[in-house]
Amino acid sequence: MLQIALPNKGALSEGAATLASEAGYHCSRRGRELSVRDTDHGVEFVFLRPRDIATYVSKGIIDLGVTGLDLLHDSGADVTQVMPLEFGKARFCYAVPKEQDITPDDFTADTRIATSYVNVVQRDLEQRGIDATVVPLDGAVEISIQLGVADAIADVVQTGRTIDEAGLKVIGDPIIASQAMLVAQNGTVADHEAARHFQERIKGILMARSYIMVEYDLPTSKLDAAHTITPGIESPTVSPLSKDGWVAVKAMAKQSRVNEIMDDLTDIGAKGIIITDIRTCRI
Ligand SMILES: Nc1ncnc2c1ncn2[C@@H]1O[C@H](COP(=O)(O)OP(=O)(O)OP(=O)(O)O)[C@@H](O)[C@H]1O
Ligand SMILES: O=P(O)(O)OC[C@H]1O[C@H](OP(=O)(O)OP(=O)(O)O)[C@H](O)[C@@H]1O
Ligand SMILES: [Mg+2]
Repeated sequence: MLQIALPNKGALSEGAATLASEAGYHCSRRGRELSVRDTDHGVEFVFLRPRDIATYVSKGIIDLGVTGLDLLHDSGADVTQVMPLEFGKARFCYAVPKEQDITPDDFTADTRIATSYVNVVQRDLEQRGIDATVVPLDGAVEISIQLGVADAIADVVQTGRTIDEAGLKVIGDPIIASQAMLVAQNGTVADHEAARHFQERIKGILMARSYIMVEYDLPTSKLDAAHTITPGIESPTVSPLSKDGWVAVKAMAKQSRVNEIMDDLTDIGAKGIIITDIRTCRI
């Protein structure tokens, strides 16, 4: 049976479970079960700390898993990054008290940097050629400067509210632009049919989330412009309408362009423009 690890709690757990269940898998926990079997698909979902998932996968104990890119880098585990999952997006950054006007390259051997991602920070400092001291902490890293154990921190920033409230500001470029990642033991996806199906279904859900379906009525004379505005995947579907000189057009389009497309279609005289979400798709 294929074993897939999902985060048992924290920032990535809900997004991972939603993705798997939208892909048709049974992975919902009624309570605090450590694993859930989906016998129809020959899959067992195992709920683990996201920080540990890459390690289990790299050792071949678990076949596939969902973790954060920053956690993966920190673990140093040797796994295949199957695909980014487009949720759990956050930046892993250095931060210092707001009044300090420095960059990470100004850190010195005397700078103490608190973090829960010791390996990522140590590697970054090595690359910068800085011999600063890393202070390992389990969480609540932002308060460590105020408590006197650190001069700077390196931590996950999403909205930026936590560092702002702690009187800190981000300095330098993000060390990692992180998001949830599907990881596999090297070779697993190619060798295992159930793993391939899981990957394809997840890809379908992600694709569907990034596309919409556009339908509208249009004077036939405007079809060339319609092709440019909504080219679809191969080409738009064009069907006759019972009203002479008019056609119905249907095409998939990028979700991110939805409002621009509506404006452009209105400008060329389209009527009855309808946008619908796509549940899943394969292109
Ligand atoms: N607002 C956020 N806060 C923390 N992590 C986030 C956030 N948004 C996305 N992430 C991502 O989620 C992962 C961290 O997950 P999680 O919160 O479970 O870890 P943790 O902070 O170590 O655990 P916990 O808070 O339960 O002790 C990282 O990959 C991180 O980039
Ligand atoms: O930029 P923001 O939207 O404010 O989010 C980032 C904060 O959220 C997380 O903390 P969490 O609640 O997981 O606590 P922890 O630090 O103890 O892990 C993370 O470690 C940051 O502190
Ligand atoms: Mg946390």
